[in-house]
Order: sequence, then C-alpha cells, then structure tokens
Amino acid sequence: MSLPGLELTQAAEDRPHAVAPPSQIALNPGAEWRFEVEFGHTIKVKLLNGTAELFGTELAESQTYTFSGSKGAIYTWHGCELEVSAGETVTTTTVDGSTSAAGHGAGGCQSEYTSTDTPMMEYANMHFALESIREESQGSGKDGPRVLLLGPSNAGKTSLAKILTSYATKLGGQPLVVNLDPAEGMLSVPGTLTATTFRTMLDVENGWGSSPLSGPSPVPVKLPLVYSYPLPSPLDAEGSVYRPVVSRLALQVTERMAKDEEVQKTGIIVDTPGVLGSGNPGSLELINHIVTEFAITNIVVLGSERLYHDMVKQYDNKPSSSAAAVAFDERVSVVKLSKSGGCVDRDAAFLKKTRESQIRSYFFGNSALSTTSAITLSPSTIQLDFASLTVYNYTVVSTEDEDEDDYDPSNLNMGDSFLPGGGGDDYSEPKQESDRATPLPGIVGLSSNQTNHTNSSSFSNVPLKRVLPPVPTALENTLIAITHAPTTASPADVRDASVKGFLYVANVDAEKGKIMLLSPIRGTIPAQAMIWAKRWPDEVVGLVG
Ligand SMILES: Nc1ncnc2c1ncn2[C@@H]1O[C@H](COP(=O)(O)OP(=O)(O)OP(=O)(O)O)[C@@H](O)[C@H]1O
Repeated sequence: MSLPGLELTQAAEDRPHAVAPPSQIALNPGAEWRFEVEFGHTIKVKLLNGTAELFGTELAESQTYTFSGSKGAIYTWHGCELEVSAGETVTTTTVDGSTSAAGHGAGGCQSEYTSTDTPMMEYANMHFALESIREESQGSGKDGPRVLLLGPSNAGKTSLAKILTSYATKLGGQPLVVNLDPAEGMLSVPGTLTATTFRTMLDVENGWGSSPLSGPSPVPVKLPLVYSYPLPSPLDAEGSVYRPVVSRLALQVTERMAKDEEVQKTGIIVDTPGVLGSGNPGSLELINHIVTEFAITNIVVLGSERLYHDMVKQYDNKPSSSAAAVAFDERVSVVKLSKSGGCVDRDAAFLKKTRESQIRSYFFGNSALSTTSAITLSPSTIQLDFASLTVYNYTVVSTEDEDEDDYDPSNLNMGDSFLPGGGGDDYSEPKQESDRATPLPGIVGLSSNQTNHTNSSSFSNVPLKRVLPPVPTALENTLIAITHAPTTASPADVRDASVKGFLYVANVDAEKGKIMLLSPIRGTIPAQAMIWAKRWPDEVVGLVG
C-alpha cells in the first residue's frame, strides 16, 4: 500500500538495531505471556501447539499474528507453545517524526515475561455467574444481566470487557457492548461513545475488530452505534454534555434489547473511563446516571477497594432501575475482582499514539499492521466551501482550554432561529423520553434535568453552537462527525443524533473560505449537521501527505 503520507516502509538502514531471532515460549496450564511492543515495531506471534487466547479470543494454531503499539497477554488454560519473532519496522503512527527502537525482549518486545499469577480463574467464574443469570432469565421475559465495569485507569476494565464478550459469544450469546470511555474508541475513533452487538469472535490483532467502511474483512465486521462526545473526560462541563449523550445511547440500547431476543438474553457489558472510578468530585453522580440509565444489575469493581465499598453501600442488593425490577425482584449485585498484575500504565505519549493509530485506521484501514484481518480502505479528499457545511462545536471551556471563542457573541442566542429537527432525511432517532430511568435512590446532587433525558425541544442549555464563517484555522488536522441530524436540527437534536461517519480536515484555506476534507469513502459529503471535534481527540498532524 502506498498512500500519500503513510510512509509505510522504512529503509533497512534506518532501523534502530538488529532484531532478535525467533524465540519459543512454553506456557504451562494457567500461565500467560505478557508483552509490550512499541509503535514503530512489530512482532509476530504463532501458536505452535496447545491452546491459547488473547483477552478471551482464541488464537488459531500455526496462524501468524502481528502486533504493534500493543500491550497484552496470551493466556493458556491447558498449556501451549508460542513462537515469537520480529516483524517489520513501520512508522505508521509516528507522525511526530519519532521512531521507536525495538526492545531487547523476544521478537524485539520492549518487555515480555511469563506469569502464573493471573486472575483469569476469577474472570472465568464471573463469566459463568453471568451465564447462569442468562439461563435463569431465559423464557421468563426478564432481560439478561447488564454489567457495569468500574475501576481506576489501567485497572484492566477494557481487557475484562473483551474477555467477558469473547466468552459470551463463544457460547452463542450476543452481548451488547457499550463503550463510555471517550479516550479510546471501540470500533470507532476516540471522542465517541458507542454500542455494538457482538455476534462473532473478537479480533486477536485489533481487539474489538473492525467496523465496515469499504474494504473486505476476513473477520466479520461489527456495526457500532456511535455518538459524538468530543471532550476528553466525562466530567468536562460538569457532566452536562456526557449525561444526555449517555441517556440517548442507553435509550437506543434499551430499544435494541427489546427488539432482539438474543441480545436481550445475553445482556449488556458497559466499559467505563478510569476517571469515573477515581473518586473525583462528580464521578459518583455520573456512575449513578449510568447505573440508572442502563438499568445495571451487576457492578464489577476492579482495582479499588474504596470504590468497591462505595458501590456496595450505594447499590448492593438494591432494586435495579429496570421497569421489570419489581415484577422479578431484580436486584443489583456488586462484586470486586482482582486487577491483573499484568496491567500496564500507559503514558500520555503511548495513549496519544494509540488514538492516532485508531484515527489512521479509520481512514486508511489496518493493512500495514494486520496479517489476519487486514482491511485496506480507499479514502478520498474533497475541497468544499466551509460556508456550505452546517458545523457545530461544543463551547464548554475547561481549565486548560482557554482559547478565545470562535463565535460572534450575537450568535449565542441564535437558538431561537433553529427549528427542532423534524422528520428529515434518515434521521430516525426516537424522540420519546426514556421511561425506564427512574433514578436510583441515595445519590445526592442530581437534579431532575440531569437525570432525565433532555427534551429535544429545549435547547437553551446545550453548549453546542454553530460555527459560522470565516472558517477557523483551528479546524486543520481535526475531525468532524457527520451526524444523522438534518442541517435544520436544533442543537439538542444534533447532540442527540448518532453519527454516520467522520471527516478529517486536511487543510484550511482561510482566505478562500475552503477546507480540504479526507473522507473514508468516495462520494459526496452528506448534507447533515456536523460536530467539530475541536477539543477531542487531539489533532493528528500529517494524516494526508
Ligand atoms: N494480563 C495482562 N498482561 C499484560 N497486559 C495487560 C494485561 N491486562 C491488561 N493489560 C494491558 O494493560 C493496559 C491497561 O488495561 P485496560 O485497557 O484493560 O485497562 P482499563 O482499566 O480499561 O484502562 P483505562 O480506564 O485507562 O481505559 C492495556 O494496554 C492492556 O492491554
């Protein structure tokens, strides 16, 4: 693949140093091989014999898997032998010009070792406990378990979500997985909250797998429902943007469950950002909002004794917020599970590269890195008059974000001139309020307009303002979400609309008022309301050469 700007190959003489020879790693039953490989270097892993899995997803024997910019563990229940060798050195994500040297571990890993001290038995028991709830609820009209994973950053929440998802699909279940962490996209770019039904296996190399755009994929693709949340933390704007987007996602998830028997039986797995489990002011209120909106039945706490006790005090054995809670005497259960000793703290630079990698894959596919599930996309660029687009921006100001507002102050009251979006195009989002989300008792500080879904017609409090010409130069290197809302929609409707896709602003010509957009697929840009990801995810320089 030779797309401009990708610089997929690197001359041999540029390689930092000679790579290590292939290594054979023998794992006893119940052991795992933990590895860290930097961006810019790849390792190849082959299962020679036995059985092994990566966060619950089984490796196929003799298949070569490629990893880059990845930290993980390959676990075996029954024992196995792995072969690890160095792969190509690539520079797909080092847009800042930095290159990463291969490490001294097997295959050039930065770090790798074998451990027999893992919480996999606990995690498997959790899975079996959920399975028995699923079996009990089958045929009774009761929904399957709705699981909430909580804990501080790097406690292993996402890894556990993958394990529980993999194990459920292995038994024929179809879990609906919800990602409420805007820092990391699930089958989407960062800056989004998503929900996806998993019917088939996860992807060993790409974690959650790929969502379809244009390329064929050997691993079945998944279709995420995506909402834009272009802020780094749920606590930004005191949760006033996060809460309604979570409500909207929960409403869609509930509707989906009601329509699909398999999903209803398997239930929901909700992954959350670490900041909610860190005891920050406002985080308990947001947890309560999530527990209420998704009618959570099982809270799993990883890596925080204090949070576990807070959750027990607040929710354990209390009725769930489901409409069926009374009929079935459905109660919330809180458990704590051990954090794996393998969990690694990811520094800011690594996380930034991970986000860049997700954005790059969204537009260009992952064929540079993936051997088993390579998807090559054909993005195209298009130049447009900025004035022809209906672009909104969240005008919340965080402490480190005190740049001037791009807007004419006279626009701040222009909400009245927007009609609530009605019946246009393919905007088929439900308009009714969630009747399920009765707030759970006990949490103070939640006003009714925080816990209920914000009425679409009242948009005076929505900090979403239209960006009018002249075109802001800050658009360059950022993402724009194309929503399903019509261009005439109110700010509340734009906020509440799911996302069709994303555009990357490759260039801004302020003088001519034009912008150059990168689109993952060819064709015209849909005439829909758009949300500029001005603050999050951070800009990606040089996506297009
Ligand atoms: N057993 C393990 N061995 C090696 N690495 C692991 C293991 N478990 C998790 N990791 C890695 O540790 C990092 C943190 O794990 P994970 O993403 O699951 O945590 P998290 O709680 O979801 O973090 P955050 O809240 O910051 O998103 C990830 O890079 C993950 O791949």
